Amino acid sequence: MSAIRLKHVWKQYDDQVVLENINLDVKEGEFVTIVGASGCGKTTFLRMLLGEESPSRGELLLDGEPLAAEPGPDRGVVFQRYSVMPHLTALGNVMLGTELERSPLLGKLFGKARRQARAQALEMLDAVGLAPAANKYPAELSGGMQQRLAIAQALMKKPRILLLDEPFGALDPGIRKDMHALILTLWERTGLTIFMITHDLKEGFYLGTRLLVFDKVRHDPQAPGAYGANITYDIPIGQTDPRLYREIRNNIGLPPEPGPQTVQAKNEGDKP
Ligand SMILES: Nc1ncnc2c1ncn2[C@@H]1O[C@H](COP(=O)(O)OP(=O)(O)OP(=O)(O)O)[C@@H](O)[C@H]1O
Repeated sequence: MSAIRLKHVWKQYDDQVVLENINLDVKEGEFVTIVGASGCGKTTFLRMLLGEESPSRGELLLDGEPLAAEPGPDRGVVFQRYSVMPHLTALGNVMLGTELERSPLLGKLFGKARRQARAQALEMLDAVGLAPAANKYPAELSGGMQQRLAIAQALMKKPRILLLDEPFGALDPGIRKDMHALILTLWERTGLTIFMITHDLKEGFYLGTRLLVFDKVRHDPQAPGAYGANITYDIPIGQTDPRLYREIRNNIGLPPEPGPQTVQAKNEGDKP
């Protein structure tokens, strides 16, 4: 069964149609990358998956059931610019979600519960390569480190679905390569289903197993809000069509296969 299914989903704000008639099936463990012109509704799509927005029409199903109309622990999210709590250390920021969940009023844990949450948070910081910076405050972290922190925080609740909205868009190319290696490693280790918006087509092909192109094909100059964007291309890259995948990767100068081999190659400073 598909983990996520969208059936004839429309999203509209007043008389502005943003997305129209989106139909999509995504299986557990896919890495879906999303590209499209600015303002065509990519973030709106992600926010519907997160549960921050509801479809105006149509159905959005998770394991065959309507998706809860509010963000839940099964979905984690990372935005381009992450706003961390400036008065908390990296460790404190990663622990915060657990503390708020288990102690909603005080936002603090004590004794064994606190020790457990701390150990889990340290493990997560280690997984994203931030263990040495556990006691640093956000102002002391670079942009890449802040995004690592954001990923650690999103993964703390052990979500099944990770939503990434241009998570590496503000980072320098060298740092982006490290982040690509990190996200591929985490994805391969956890089996997460990932949706990631990017403005970088190459990044979309490189990281994803499937690339969605959002585009608005119908325009009415008299009524700019009359039509919304749809998924105009749904390109299987990776497992579903290995031959096409290799061909596409070759065309943009990437090694033939993704996965641990590629991660290793990138760590060695080879091509992206
Ligand atoms: N809460 C809202 N109320 C009204 N209009 C909204 C709301 N959220 C988004 N929109 C509109 O929906 C359209 C799509 O916005 P969205 O942010 O989803 O696009 P995007 O493809 O992610 O753009 P970008 O690539 O520039 O981030 C825009 O015209 C935006 O103004």
